[in-house]
Amino acid sequence: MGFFSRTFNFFRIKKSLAIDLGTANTLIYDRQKKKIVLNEPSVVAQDRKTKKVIAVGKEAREMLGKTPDSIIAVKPLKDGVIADFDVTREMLRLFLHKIYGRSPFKPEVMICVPLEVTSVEKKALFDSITGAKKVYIIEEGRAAVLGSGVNISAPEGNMVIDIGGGSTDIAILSLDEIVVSKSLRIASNTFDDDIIKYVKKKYSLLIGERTAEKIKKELGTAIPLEEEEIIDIKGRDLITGLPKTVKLSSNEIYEAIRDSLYEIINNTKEVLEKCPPELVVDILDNGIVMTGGGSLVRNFTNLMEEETKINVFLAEQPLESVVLGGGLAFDNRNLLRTLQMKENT
Ligand SMILES: Nc1ncnc2c1ncn2[C@@H]1O[C@H](COP(=O)(O)OP(=O)(O)OP(=O)(O)O)[C@@H](O)[C@H]1O
Repeated sequence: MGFFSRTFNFFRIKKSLAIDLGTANTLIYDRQKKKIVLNEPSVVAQDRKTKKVIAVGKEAREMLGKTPDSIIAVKPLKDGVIADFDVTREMLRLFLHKIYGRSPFKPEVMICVPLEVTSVEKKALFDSITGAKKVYIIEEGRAAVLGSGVNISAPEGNMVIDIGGGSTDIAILSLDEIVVSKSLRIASNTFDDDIIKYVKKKYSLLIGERTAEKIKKELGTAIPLEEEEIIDIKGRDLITGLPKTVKLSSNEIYEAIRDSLYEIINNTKEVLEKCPPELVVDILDNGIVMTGGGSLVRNFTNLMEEETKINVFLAEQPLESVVLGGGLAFDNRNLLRTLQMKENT
């Protein structure tokens, strides 16, 4: 049975859903209810032997790195793309069941995907959505601009940098179309990996993914701070094998993530260099919108502004702009025509 078929087979009444199937979080926007009805981590806990799903979302995330041998907690999406189709389908089925129970509706679905998802991945994705009435696929970059309140149908250039968990999408749009774009596999999860490596090298301390993420959110900064912040971090000493606590400062975390921050900045400059001159003028006027969880690293918008010499704005809801944009895309008839991938009658 196809990827989404079991998920959507029982839907019959009209419903429009935008789904942001993110590496870190899955969000579902219900157009009729005009709100986000689900926002949960993209994590699944399975029985190691039978592969039976035990928990999804928040509950499964709590189990990451803490499961007994018989249970594994997995992230079915990696680097912004689906790494395990079966588990992703099951996760989505359970999420939808959680919100709608066994409601007999057959939705039209807008799926938000990273800019550079391969045509094979796209095909596999929409081929398998057999239970949905219509399927649209929208690039996250385009959805993010829409969701940040920008009118992408106007004949003027707009630029967005969407830094998610597994992928960063940089795009310049005009007249509903993407004019220049780039997708990187360097994003906010890369900052976590950088922190794990830094702490291991400098302090011989082993920390887990969740601790690294917490450090990033609390101490992460894209510009060194004059008044340093310091927190205690617990992990396992690689030499003695015993638990150990060390003090980490915000400027050490800056040092740890600096190279990845600059990768994103340098790629942004490359996209700007490829942009037609007329649109660059618009971007100078309109500024750049940064969105996605990674854009929340302290001072990142300031550093981007300093490096590109263009005004940079943080989207109002950086963690939600993609799915909100996916929902808004249903209202744009011209855009819809270009996004439709499949219709089931
Ligand atoms: N305050 C914060 N500071 C830094 N990073 C943050 C903050 N809040 C969330 N993040 C990070 O943002 C990422 C999640 O962002 P987002 O939900 O936009 O990604 P996603 O859509 O799931 O991923 P992708 O678009 O790559 O599939 C996580 O790596 C998370 O750690």
